[in-house]
Amino acid sequence: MSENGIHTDFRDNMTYGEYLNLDKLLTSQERLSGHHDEMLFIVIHQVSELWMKLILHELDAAIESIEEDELPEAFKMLARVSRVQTQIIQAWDVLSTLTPAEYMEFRDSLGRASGFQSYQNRLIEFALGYKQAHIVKIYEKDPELAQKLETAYRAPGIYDVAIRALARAGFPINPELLMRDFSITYKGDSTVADAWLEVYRNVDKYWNLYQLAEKLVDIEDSHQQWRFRHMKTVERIIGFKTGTGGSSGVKYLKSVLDHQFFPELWEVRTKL
Ligand code: HEM
Ligand SMILES: N[C@@H](CC(=O)c1ccccc1NC=O)C(=O)O
Repeated sequence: MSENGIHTDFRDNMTYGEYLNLDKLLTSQERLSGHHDEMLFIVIHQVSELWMKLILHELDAAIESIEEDELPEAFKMLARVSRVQTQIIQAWDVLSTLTPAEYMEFRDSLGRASGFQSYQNRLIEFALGYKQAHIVKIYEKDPELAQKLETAYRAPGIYDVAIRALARAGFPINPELLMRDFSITYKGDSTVADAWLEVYRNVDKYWNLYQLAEKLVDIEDSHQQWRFRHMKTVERIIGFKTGTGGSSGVKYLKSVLDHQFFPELWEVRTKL
């Protein structure tokens, strides 16, 4: 039996729909309000979650490859992450065709559900090193999910493994960073700043580390663009109303934009 329940003996007769599980996928758009525009709202979220699934798959594998000093493999995966990010950034253009009046027709039927509860978004932010203790608590009613989040919360993020790669390449990195408590969001360190400066000043000597740094900058840049477009799209649709998830809404979404994931990679630009 394969993962999706299709008996391998019958694989020869397998159809397109069976392989892609389309019966499940295409019967999962239930408009609670019955309103025409709720279809757009559901589809945009489902498409975004599917792309997030691929982002996580690639990021997790890239983290492993960096740990094993297999940087070219990691570059391939990180380049793919960037392309997917372009897709989910573009998706905001589709959602901005939803007017405030149209959204208000079905907003009540969403209850207290909110993108705040998107665990894949949390896993991505954990992989990018942004760890907030209160996040894991959101999922405590679902032990399996809570466990998955807890594991990702304690694991090194992509920047932590990049810093370890710098140390293996011979840079004098503060040893406390290498085996630190990874559940704490990285705050920046002068030994890391010095190491990246050296890499950027000697590109030919440290070509792979330089490439890695630029791939990480691409990913942070796109992640911030995604967050910014979300915030602006939300502003044009609900203004400054409070969120269904209980936050202040746009004010909250603006505040999270301040976080920098890979601080020294931005700092180094001023020093060059
Ligand atoms: C009409 C469209 C949308 C509106 C009005 C909206 C509104 C909001 C608001 C107000 C929040 C803050 C939490 C809260 O109090 O609810 C939020 C969070 C969030 N939304 Fe949306 N959103 C929309 C579409 C989307 C889409 C398409 C996605 C894609 C998956 C998404 C993903 C998220 C995520 C991941 C968060 C958590 C952000 C964080 O905590 O950093 N949202 N949204
Ligand atoms: N937080 C949104 C509701 C919302 O957007 C939402 C609701 C259910 C499932 C996903 C959602 N998307 C992103 O937050 C609001 O306050 O209108």
